[in-house]
Amino acid sequence: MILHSKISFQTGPEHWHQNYPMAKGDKQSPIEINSKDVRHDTSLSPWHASYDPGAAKTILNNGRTCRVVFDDTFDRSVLRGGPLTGAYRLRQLHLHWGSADDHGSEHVIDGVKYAAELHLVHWNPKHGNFAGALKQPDGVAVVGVFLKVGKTPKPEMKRILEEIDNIKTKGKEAPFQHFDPSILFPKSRDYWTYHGSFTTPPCEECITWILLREPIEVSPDQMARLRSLSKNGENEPMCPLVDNWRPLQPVKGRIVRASFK
Ligand SMILES: NS(=O)(=O)/N=C1/NCCS1
Ligand SMILES: [Zn+2]
Repeated sequence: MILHSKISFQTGPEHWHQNYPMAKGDKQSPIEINSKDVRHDTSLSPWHASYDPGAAKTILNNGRTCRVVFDDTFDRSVLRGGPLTGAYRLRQLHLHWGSADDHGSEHVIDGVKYAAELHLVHWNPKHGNFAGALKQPDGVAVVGVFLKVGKTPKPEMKRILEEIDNIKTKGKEAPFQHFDPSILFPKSRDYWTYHGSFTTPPCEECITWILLREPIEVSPDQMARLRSLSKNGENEPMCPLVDNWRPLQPVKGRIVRASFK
């Protein structure tokens, strides 16, 4: 009798906690934001990003997302204000997106899923380095920007999506310089903020999330480009890099504050 061993690759989000216990913590991300439970906090100040376009270095397909990496060896591109104390250094930005326009974002707003979600990841230099910051509750700040498909796409998204053709497969990296990501921000500075985690393993609970209320627009063609990335390397079968979002996590009594009424 031939035993057909069933190899189950337990890599889905529901299995992460087996190797990364933090994934079952009380402050996990993403979450759904329900406006009825949000508290308008008049003491929240505006947030400010002062980014040096020269800090942009490369763009990479790591098989899970498309990531732009910045020089964070000194306070060159920083985020201040809002719920934060001190200046947090911009380290990288990346995206999460769906296989269709009706889903793809990680956070959900009053039941609305956006086509994609842009994350700008910053860390607190008072903790020495990024690895040290991951161990601290005030170690990391991520600005989340929602992307919706529309007819008046932001020309600035073009720059990132034009590079996609050079990083089609996992492991591909290309120079990506002279880029100021603050051009991707919407007009309004309104945001929600709450304390949560990385949405990828080990899911450290070190993030102050700053989610912008106003989405930016991308074109259907731009979304199609994102979906044309492959999870696999160049000598492997093409496997569309889509649906790289983590399912919603329990709020567990956390308060989400809003900078607006
Ligand atoms: N999506 S996320 O920004 O919460 N996760 C990350 N993992 C490694 C750096 S950013
Ligand atoms: Zn992310």
